Formats: sequence, C-alpha cells, structure tokens
Amino acid sequence: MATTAEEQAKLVETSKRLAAYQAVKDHLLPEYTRIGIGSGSTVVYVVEAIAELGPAVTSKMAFYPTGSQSEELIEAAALNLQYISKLPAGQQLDVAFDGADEVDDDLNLIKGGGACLWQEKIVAASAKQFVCVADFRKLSPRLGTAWKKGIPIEVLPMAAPRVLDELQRMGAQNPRIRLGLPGKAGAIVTDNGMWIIDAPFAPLLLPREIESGTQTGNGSNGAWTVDALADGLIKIPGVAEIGLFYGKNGLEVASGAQKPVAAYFGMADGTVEVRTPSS
Ligand SMILES: O=C[C@H](O)[C@H](O)[C@H](O)COP(=O)(O)O
Repeated sequence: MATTAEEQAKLVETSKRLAAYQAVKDHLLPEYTRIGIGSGSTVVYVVEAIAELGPAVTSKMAFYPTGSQSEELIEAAALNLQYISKLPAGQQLDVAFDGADEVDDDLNLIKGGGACLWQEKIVAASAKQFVCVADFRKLSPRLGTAWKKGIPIEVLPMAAPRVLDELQRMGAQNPRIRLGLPGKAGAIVTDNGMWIIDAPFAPLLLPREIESGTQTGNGSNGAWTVDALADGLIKIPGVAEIGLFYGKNGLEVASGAQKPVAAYFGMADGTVEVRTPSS
C-alpha cells in the first residue's frame, strides 16, 4: 500500500507500464502493418513496449500518431512514422492503442485531458481494433465520477462564448475554456488550432440504467445518458469534436462508435485487469 505521494506516483507509473505491456503483447500481432498510437502518459509505455520488440518485428510496421506528442514518441523510438491523412480510402489500421481519463462500466470513455481528442477519435475510428490502456484510477462506474474536470470539448475559438452558453443551458456546471498557464498565457491551442472547453456534468447514466427506471436520461432533470449527451454536444454549432468515446464497440466505425474492444487497467496490486464490452 503506497503511503507517500511519491510512492503513489510510482505505483501509478508501474500500473500504466503493466497495462501497456500486456495490451501490446495481446493485440500487436507480428503480421500487422498499420498501428495507431494515441496520446498521453500511458501511451509512452505502449511505444516503449513496441520498440522493445526490435526492428525484426517493427520495421514492416507504420505508426500513425494522434498529435504532436505521439509523433515525437514514434520518431524518438525510431519507428516508422506515417499519417492518417495518407491512409488510402477503404483501408483501416490493424489496431490503435490509446489512454483514457475515465472509463465506465460499459467501456465508454472520457478522453482529451491532454487536448488531443479530435485526432485520437479519428485514429480510433480508423482502426479495426481500438485498445485502451490505463491505470486503476481511471475505472469508475459512471463517467464524471472520478474525472471532475469535465468533458473536454474541442471548439472553434470564435464560437467559444456561444458554446459555453449552450453548455450551461444543457446543465454543465461551470464550463470553462482551458487555459495554458503556466506554460502559455490565454487559452490552450490544440494541434488543430482549436480551443478546449472543459464541461463538468453530473455523472452520466448508462443507457441500460434508464430502461427499467424513472429517469429519462435526456437532461430534463439534469441527468444525461452518455449517448444522449454526446448526441447533443456534437450538434452545438462551433463544436469540432467531443471527448466522449462511446457506442457499442470499437468495430462499429460506420456508426461513429469509438469504444475499445478491450481496456487494460494496471491495478494497484500489480495485476492487469482486462475488460471487454461483454465482461
Ligand atoms: O488528450 C489526451 C488523451 O485523451 C489521453 O489519452 C488521456 O488524457 C489519458 O492520458 P494519460 O495516459 O496521461 O492519463
């Protein structure tokens, strides 16, 4: 049991590494040629695990980043960099690995804590399999339970005031433009030249929770289901993309679903818990 902040931080890093190595072992087959690499601190260990396989395995593979951070990770590991814009129409990545800020019981995700959500969603939705890697802190029954900063929403800067108004009308509690301080004065600017609004909502219901209950899940009493809120947010003029990754499973690209086929959690006891949509 970690007692000091330093020990806790070490435990979290160990957990991230465990999850990443197990996910790569289970989901990176030697015959794969196109691999998506997400963003954040957990994905660092995914790249580390892939690089350890050596050129005999990786030299035939191309790696597709989700932003400037993962682009640098791929290059620093001497892996072959390729861009999703160059993926031929009709083709898919074999697999994409990415982290998450929170994961609910149905494997819906909040992403975008590092402001990379738009490209992450494009890469995840371009993959035959999207695999999530995380540590034990990210597991929670409902999105918005542990991750209190809000749902990251990428917006066109000129639309930000109108989007904030609309978010408040939908029940967001103190939505705000993400600032770059101390590194940058003013708003954070994403890899796509956009801003991020963080919009906290009450913990999001799972669609199956409202089937037998009295809740509508449409926000009328402040309670939203993941999919109803996501459908509403993406329709706000000026919203480019939202940090809710949701749907039935990662294979339903045509319907815009971006849920992982498996989520790997490094646990505090040194084990790795693997969750799939059916588990
Ligand atoms: O924009 C950032 C991404 O969605 C990250 O994957 C997410 O924030 C998780 O990052 P980390 O692995 O550092 O917790």
